[in-house]
Amino acid sequence: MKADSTGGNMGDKADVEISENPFEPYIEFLRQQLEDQDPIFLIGFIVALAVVVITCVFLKYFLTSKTVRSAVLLVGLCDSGKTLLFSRLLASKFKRTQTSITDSSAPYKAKNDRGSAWTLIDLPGHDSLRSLYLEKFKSGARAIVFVVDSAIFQKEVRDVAEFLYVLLTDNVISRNAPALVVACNKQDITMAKSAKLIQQQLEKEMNTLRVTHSAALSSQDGSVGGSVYLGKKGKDFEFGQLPLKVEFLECSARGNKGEEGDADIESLEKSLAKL
Ligand SMILES: Nc1nc2c(ncn2[C@@H]2O[C@H](COP(=O)(O)OP(=O)(O)OP(=O)(O)O)[C@@H](O)[C@H]2O)c(=O)[nH]1
Repeated sequence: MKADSTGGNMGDKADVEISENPFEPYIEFLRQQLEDQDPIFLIGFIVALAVVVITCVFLKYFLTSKTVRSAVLLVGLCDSGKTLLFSRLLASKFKRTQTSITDSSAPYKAKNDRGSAWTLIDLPGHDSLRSLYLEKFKSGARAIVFVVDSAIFQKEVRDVAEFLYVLLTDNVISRNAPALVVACNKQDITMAKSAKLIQQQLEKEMNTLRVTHSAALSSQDGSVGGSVYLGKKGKDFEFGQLPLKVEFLECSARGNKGEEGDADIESLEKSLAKL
């Protein structure tokens, strides 16, 4: 009886030891194989080890390396002046433009000491093409230059706000947080609204849009869908609440001296130099 109980206790102990070191049988097997010096096993072992090490190195590299976004997108409603700004930024020259039906891109060297180089992309403003091109380029955007026709802003305020709302509530844009430059263009025209007024009116309009959009989405399926909530809940919308850097500036792609003269785009160039 006594011997049985002792044997039973020893068995329990051994079980505990095995469960404490679950790799013991494998280590023992490995040691045995190494002692036997089976060449096929050795080669297999070295190859497996190399695969594990290389996989770890690659995973670390891909998980830690940051994607460099280098596109500067020119977006905005039709006729706001994107194509003329594109050509002025690249070649300083005035160019007669037509409605764009596709994107144009070119390397752009920022005017800074670092000599930063971005890819400037002019996107078509027509509402039937807008989302298609935005979808194509948004993930690579380092900055978005949102061009506004300041001369007819009062008439277009609703459409401008609607387009900006779509941009700023986009999941990808909100996650990547590219810089947003609102270029209040056509300042050479007397009726042009100032950047400050445009900012204030857009904030007001987007506040209203936020209410209508949220109401429309919640009545559909009880949630606010895949898009991001604009600004801070319970507060009137202000651009300062956004997770991305926003700058409003005034410019004129045409310039005060008409087609022969220079553009007035220094503020935009300075802003692009800071990216
Ligand atoms: N007065 C004035 N006219 C401008 C200015 N910038 C652009 N324009 C004119 O506005 C018109 C539209 O300019 P675009 O550059 O073609 O406009 P866009 O935004 O590329 O238009 P889409 O291709 O339709 O999206 C052209 O006649 C330009 O010459 C500006 O600063 N002042």
